[in-house]
Amino acid sequence: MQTPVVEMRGITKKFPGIVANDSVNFDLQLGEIHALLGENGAGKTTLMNILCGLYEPDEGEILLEGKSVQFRFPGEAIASGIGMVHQHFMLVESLTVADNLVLGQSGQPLIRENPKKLHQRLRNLAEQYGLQIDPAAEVWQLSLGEQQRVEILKAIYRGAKVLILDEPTAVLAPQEVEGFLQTLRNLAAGGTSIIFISHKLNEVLAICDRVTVLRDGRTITTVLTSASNERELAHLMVGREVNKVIRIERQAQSPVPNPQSPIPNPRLIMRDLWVENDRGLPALKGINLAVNAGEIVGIAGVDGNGQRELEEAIASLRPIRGEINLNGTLAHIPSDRYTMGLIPDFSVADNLVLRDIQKPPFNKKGLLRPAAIIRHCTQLVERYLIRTPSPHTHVGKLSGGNAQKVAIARELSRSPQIVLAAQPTRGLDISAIEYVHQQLIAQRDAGAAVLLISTELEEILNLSDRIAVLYEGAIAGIVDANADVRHLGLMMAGKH
Ligand SMILES: Nc1ncnc2c1ncn2[C@@H]1O[C@H](COP(=O)(O)OP(=O)(O)OP(=O)(O)O)[C@@H](O)[C@H]1O
Repeated sequence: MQTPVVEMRGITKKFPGIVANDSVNFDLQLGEIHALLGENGAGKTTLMNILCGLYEPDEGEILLEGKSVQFRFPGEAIASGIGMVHQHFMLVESLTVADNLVLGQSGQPLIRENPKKLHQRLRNLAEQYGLQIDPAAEVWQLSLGEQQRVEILKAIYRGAKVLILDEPTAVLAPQEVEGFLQTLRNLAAGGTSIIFISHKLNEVLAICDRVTVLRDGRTITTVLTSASNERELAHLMVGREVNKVIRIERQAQSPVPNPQSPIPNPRLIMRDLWVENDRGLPALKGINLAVNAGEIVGIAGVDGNGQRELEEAIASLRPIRGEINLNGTLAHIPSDRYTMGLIPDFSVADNLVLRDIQKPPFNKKGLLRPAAIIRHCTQLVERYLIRTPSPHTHVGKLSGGNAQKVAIARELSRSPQIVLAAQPTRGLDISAIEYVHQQLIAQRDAGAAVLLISTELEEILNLSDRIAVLYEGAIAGIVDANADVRHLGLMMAGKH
């Protein structure tokens, strides 16, 4: 074997109350795509944050091409050719793509060369790797998938030889995934070495050469993907046999909760709903849809066809024309947990009572009752399997998946009559996905009207009683749960 491009030996990192990495070993070869696999909270992001200079390890050594290095801050790692694309992008939204790329380049003024020339140079670089990007676009105007391409281009532009991608396909629509994986193959063939953090075993098997599995902060093993399969990887990750690797079986169900009563009971009604996007253009064009008590309606579609605007309109976060009627309390599981769902600098306990802070038992005569808040937190942590060192830990310090569980626990524990679930399993591991799916079905069976907005077609198919396809801001069709996938795919592509 050649000298690895990166070798991490015996890395240990402790946080108050938790050992996030416990003597972890990991190595990456030149031009290799190496997956890092593990349940939510297994320590993948921590290990990569150490490699990219965000954290210093308590113990252990990092070697780049055989030479021991110590990164005290991210700039040192970037200068050594390590580029990380985080789960949450770190772009300046009000600046253009080009400005973001040159921003912070070794203290140089923002734009040194003629913008036209710079844009052309960036366009050429992007094309070389099959990344479609307009350098003149402002970042706030871009979809999440486009922003991710900017992040990757930024890393390449800065000379990254090692690219760390944290859950990269979580923000992509199914149709975008294959093109993205091809981009990664191109990068690897060109000599970039890639670390691919993912929960999606099929993607890991499709593009990675090797897989290192972490569990509870420890390295379990490293295997060749060519000699492994989904079942084995799931077993290694979870530490027990996982029979249904992906998703729960659809159960026999009726669209209305009471089969005796044929009368639907609409709880969420949209009539001639028009909503504009951030650019002031119509994003939803006259939506008419009702979700009944006791049913899950799935909104299928390629990302960027109005899903975000639909979610924000229902959650009263965006002005509308037309009508939205909510007959009951709304629970909102947001697509972007850190900006819409949680306050990262508040504790887990406080985030869990955010919506009920004025009410007993958490509040008595205007005074908060910490004991009741902590008791409530302890119950939900247990019920929703949230991994946190303590109720006082800031949500921003939890792993991505566990932070999502906090948002879900708060919303679903309030016995809502309407559930708006937008990308509810984004970034979650297989056990957590199964759990969230069971929770949504339980809400439906308890009589809630559930609107599930998801770019995961499989999730939509597994859970929905009816499926509405959103295409260019309009409903291209509504089909039942047994719809043919090909037919759905055609509608999603606007070909129906
Ligand atoms: N800055 C921090 N302060 C305190 N605890 C932290 C911090 N960063 C991570 N942790 C804890 O370390 C553990 C490992 O978290 P990490 O984010 O590395 O997991 P992960 O495998 O990336 O999970 P996910 O798949 O959910 O993203 C978790 O229990 C997390 O709460």
